[in-house]
Amino acid sequence: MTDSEEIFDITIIGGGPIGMFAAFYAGMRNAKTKMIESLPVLGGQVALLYPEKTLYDVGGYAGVTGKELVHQLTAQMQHFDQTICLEEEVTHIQKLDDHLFELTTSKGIHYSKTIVIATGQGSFNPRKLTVPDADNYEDNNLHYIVKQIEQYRDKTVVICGGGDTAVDWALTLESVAKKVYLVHRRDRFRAHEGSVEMLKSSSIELLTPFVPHELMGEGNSLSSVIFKETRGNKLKKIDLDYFIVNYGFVSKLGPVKQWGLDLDRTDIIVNSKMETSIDGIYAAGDSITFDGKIKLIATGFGEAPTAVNHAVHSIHPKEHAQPIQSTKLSFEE
Ligand SMILES: Cc1cc2nc3c(=O)[nH]c(=O)nc-3n(C[C@H](O)[C@H](O)[C@H](O)COP(=O)(O)OP(=O)(O)OC[C@H]3O[C@@H](n4cnc5c(N)ncnc54)[C@H](O)[C@@H]3O)c2cc1C
Repeated sequence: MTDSEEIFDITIIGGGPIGMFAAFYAGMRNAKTKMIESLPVLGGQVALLYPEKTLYDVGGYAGVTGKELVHQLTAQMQHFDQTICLEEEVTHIQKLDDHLFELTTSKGIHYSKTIVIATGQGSFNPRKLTVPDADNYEDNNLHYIVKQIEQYRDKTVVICGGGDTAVDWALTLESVAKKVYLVHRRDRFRAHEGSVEMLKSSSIELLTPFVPHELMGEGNSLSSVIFKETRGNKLKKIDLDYFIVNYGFVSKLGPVKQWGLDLDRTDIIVNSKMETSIDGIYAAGDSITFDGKIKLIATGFGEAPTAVNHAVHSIHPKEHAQPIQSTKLSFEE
């Protein structure tokens, strides 16, 4: 368990689009900012559920894919230095003092003067393989999320899944890996048509309709997978270096319900300043409700600065919640 004694001005829980914009905006207000996200990647629902979808209702974009939006939000955050803690789920929040919160996570303890909750629909977890012994290999060469492309260089990689994520990773890894297999339980892929067309002219070996049947390996090292025909008895064994499973994600609201906040069913109730029922805790995005709340990225992008500006004002009452507009602000390109 790693404890950080450092006290941050604002800790943002959740690294979805709204948490990311809040983190950038907190930098605009010179706040010492930390973000805690349960997944190893940022972007929330946009990155996980619809990276290839084109969004037409985000201000300033005539059309932007989910992936590009997350890329732009990441670049925008990088104008400032935040402390970003990935693969860490906030489980408990305790108010120690007027301006001091203790946040307990799956990895340790954090301290913050204020909190902005941007937990959306809850923390996401990959939908896992139900084949016996799958968890044996999870810390080694069975992956649910691709973090570093380079680790697959010159390796034999088997990817399981039929959606955009599985197809995209197969196409991306084709140029890096020695050999890529893509296995799906149906004959048709549910991915973007253009990507499915690209599969046909690639060197990726397709195996459909097959599902994982048995995992074989030693210790935590998976060496081969036996696949079985979905509605038949044919078996096919593939030797591999890495097995990537993309079966989508499940979200669980879990801990938010235990933080002592006033809720309307599962949504956190906030006022027009994005204040929750606990002084010093603010919230924005899909996790909140108020009279007239609309759950969209565009509306969340408005709620994030409202929450941050009021959080800053609560720590430094001499600083106005309303920021002073300046023509002098410039970022290095
Ligand atoms: C298929 C689909 C299509 C959509 N299309 C559009 C569209 O076209 N336009 C539009 O405006 N909106 C669209 N939406 C809605 C949009 O994605 C959401 O409004 C937006 O993602 C909300 O952002 P958020 O940051 O509040 O929450 P989320 O995106 O849900 O992110 C929350 C993050 O918090 C993390 N988290 C949760 N709990 C914890 C915890 N305890 N500790 C640490 N981390 C935690 C989660 O892992 C997650 O990464 C769509 C949604 C779906 C599912």
